[in-house]
Amino acid sequence: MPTLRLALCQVDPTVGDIAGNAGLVRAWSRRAADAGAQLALFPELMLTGYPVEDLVFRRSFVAASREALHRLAADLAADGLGELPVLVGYLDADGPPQVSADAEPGKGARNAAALLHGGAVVATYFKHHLPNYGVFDEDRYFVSGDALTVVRIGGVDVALTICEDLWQAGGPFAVARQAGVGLVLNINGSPYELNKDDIRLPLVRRRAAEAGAAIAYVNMVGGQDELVYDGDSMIVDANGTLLARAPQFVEHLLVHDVELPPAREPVGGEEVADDMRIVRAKVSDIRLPAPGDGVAVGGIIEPVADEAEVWQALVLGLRDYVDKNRFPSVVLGLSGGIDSAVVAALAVDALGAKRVVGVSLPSQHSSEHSRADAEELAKRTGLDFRIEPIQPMVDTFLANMSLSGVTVENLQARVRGVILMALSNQEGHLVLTTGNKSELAVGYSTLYGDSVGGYNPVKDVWKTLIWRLAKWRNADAERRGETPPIPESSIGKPPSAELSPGQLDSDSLPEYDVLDPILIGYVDGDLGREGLVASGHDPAIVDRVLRMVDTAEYKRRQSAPGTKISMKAFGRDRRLPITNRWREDG
Ligand SMILES: Nc1ncnc2c1ncn2[C@@H]1O[C@H](COP(=O)(O)OP(=O)(O)OC[C@H]2O[C@@H]([n+]3cccc(C(=O)O)c3)[C@H](O)[C@@H]2O)[C@@H](O)[C@H]1O
Ligand SMILES: Nc1ncnc2c1ncn2[C@@H]1O[C@H](COP(=O)(O)OP(=O)(O)OP(=O)(O)O)[C@@H](O)[C@H]1O
Ligand SMILES: NC(=O)CC[C@H](N)C(=O)O
Repeated sequence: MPTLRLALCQVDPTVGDIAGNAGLVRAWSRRAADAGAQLALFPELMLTGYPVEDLVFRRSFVAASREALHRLAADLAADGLGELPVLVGYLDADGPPQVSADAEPGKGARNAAALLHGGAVVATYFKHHLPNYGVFDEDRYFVSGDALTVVRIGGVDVALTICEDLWQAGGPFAVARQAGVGLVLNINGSPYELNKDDIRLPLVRRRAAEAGAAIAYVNMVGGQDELVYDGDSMIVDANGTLLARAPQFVEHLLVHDVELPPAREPVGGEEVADDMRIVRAKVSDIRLPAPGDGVAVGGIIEPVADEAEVWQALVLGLRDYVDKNRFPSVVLGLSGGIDSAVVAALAVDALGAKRVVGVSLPSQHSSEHSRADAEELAKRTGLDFRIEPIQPMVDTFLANMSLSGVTVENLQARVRGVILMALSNQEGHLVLTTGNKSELAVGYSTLYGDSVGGYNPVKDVWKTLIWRLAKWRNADAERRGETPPIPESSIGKPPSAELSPGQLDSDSLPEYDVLDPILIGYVDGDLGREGLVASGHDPAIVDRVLRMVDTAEYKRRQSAPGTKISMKAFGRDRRLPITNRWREDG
C-alpha cells in the first residue's frame, strides 16, 4: 500500500492581505517539507482570507487572488519546494459577478482550491455545496461547481473538496466513492461554535464512510471580525478511525503518515457521475518527494472542558481583532462588577497587561466596594489602572439642563462613554465594551453610554456563563499556582448598574438563572411564547422578557461587533426587522 506523509497547515490568514497570506503558505510549506511531508494542505480561501464578503464583487480583488496564486506556484518552486504538492484555497471567477448586468448563467465567482506543483497550477476545484444559513451567504457570492477534481498523487487517487461539501450528504463525497479515490482532501473556513468540535468528528467519519476513503480535514485558526476559527484539523481513515487531530485555537502543523489504497482508474479524462462530473486532472501521477529526515509528528489532542474552550475562543477572537486592526492597546471601564472584570482578564490574557488600560469612573452612586474591587483586579492582573471621577462632569450637565429619573442614570453611563472615547482618541486604545448576551437581549444598557466601544469580547456570552467563566479562570490560575485574576467579591456580589441609590439588576430584570433559560429558548432556539410556556417557564415572565427582547432590536443593530461562540449570535446569525409590530403575546 502506498503511504503518504500529509502536512495539514492550520494557519491564521488575514482577510485582504493576499501577499501576507501567500507568504504564510511559503513559510509553512517549508516547514512541511522539512518534516518530510509529501503533500501540504492549507485552508479554504487561504490566499484572500475568509469570509471576504462583498470583496467578491470587486473584480480587482478577484484578479489579485488569481495572480497571486500563479505567483505563489512560481515562488514555491523558486524556494526549492516545487516537488511538494501544495493545496491552497483561493478566490477565482470564470465570469462576471452574478450581481452584475453582464452576468452569465452558471458562471461567476468561485470559492476555489488549487493544487500547486512544479511551479504551476496543476488542478483546480470549485466548491459544490455553498452554505447559505447562519453567518454564511455563499449563494450571494459564488456559483456552485459541478465537477469533482481527482488528482493522482504518489500512486493514490485524491479528490479535492471544500468545507460545506463535507456538511451535506450527496455531492462530492458520494461522487468520490464512484471515482474510487483513496483520499479526500477537505479544506475549511469553519468558525468555532461551542460543541461544534463534538459534531465535526462524527461528521468526518460519516463522510469517510460515504466516500469509502480517508479524509484529511484542515481548518484555519484565528479571529475575523465576529468569527473565530478553532482549527481542530484532523485525519480519519476510510473506516472512520481518527488518526491524528490538531489542538484548537493555535497555529499547528499536523504531520501524519497515512496508508492509502493504490489508484485503480486511468489518469485523465472525464466521466459523468450521479450529480457531478468527475474530472481526472490531466497531470500524470505527481511524483512524490522522498520523505525527508523530518519525523511525522501527528498525535491526537483530546478536547478540553467547555469553559476552557470558550475562554480560548474569546482570547483569540479579541487578540486577532486588536492585532489585525493594528491597535496598540485597549481601554475599558472597570466597575468592580463581573462583566468588566471578565473582559479585563480576557484582555490581559489576549494582549498582556501592558496593553490593557482599566479606568475606574466613580460617581456619587459608586459603592466603596466597586472602587476597591476594580483596584484589586488591577493589582492582580497588573494592567494600567487609572481613576477618573465622573461626578464633576455629571454635575455640570445637571447645572445646565433640567434632567431627572432614567435620563440621569443614562447621563452617568454616557459621561463614562465620553471619557473612554476621549482616552481612545488621545492615546490610541481600542475601547472594549462589556455588555453580555443577556443584557444585549433585553436592551439593558445605555445607548452611547456603557454600550460605547469598538469591540465586545463577551457579546455572545450569557450572564450565567460569564460567572462560570470567571470561576473557571480563577480555578485554572490556582491549579497553575498563579494569582486568580478576578476578585472573589466581583463574582459573589449581586449585579448592579449603580446608576441610582441601591439599584440592582433584579429591580428591572428577572434573576439571571430565570432569565437566561428563557432567552436561550427564544433567541438560540427560536421558540415562540407557546413553546417557552410548554417548557415550564412562567407565562407572565415569558411575556415580559419577550417584549424586552423584541423592542431592543434597535440597540442591537447599533452594537459593537463581538466574538461568536454560540450557534446563534446576535448579528448575522439572527436577522430581524427593527420596525416590527409582531408580538408573541398578540
Ligand atoms: N425603535 C427605536 N429606534 C431607534 N432609536 C430608538 C428606538 N426606540 C428608542 N430609541 C432611542 O433610544 C433611547 C432609549 O435608549 P437609552 O437612551 O439607551 O435608554 P433606556 O433604554 O431607556 O434606558 C437604559 C436602561 O439600561 C439600564 N442600564 C444602563 C447602563 C448600564 C446597565 C447595566 O447594568 O449594564 C443598565 C438603565 O438602568 C436603564 O434601565 C430613546 O430615548 C430613543 O432616543
Ligand atoms: N464606576 C464605574 N467605573 C468604571 N466603569 C464603569 C463604572 N460603572 C460602569 N462602568 C462600565 O460600564 C459597564 C456597565 O456597567 P454596569 O455596572 O452598569 O453593569 P454590569 O453589566 O453589571 O457590568 P459589571 O458587571 O462590569 O458591573 C461596566 O462593565 C463598565 O465597563
Ligand atoms: N466555509 C464553510 O463552508 C463553512 C460551513 C460549515 N457548515 C461549517 O461551519 O464548517
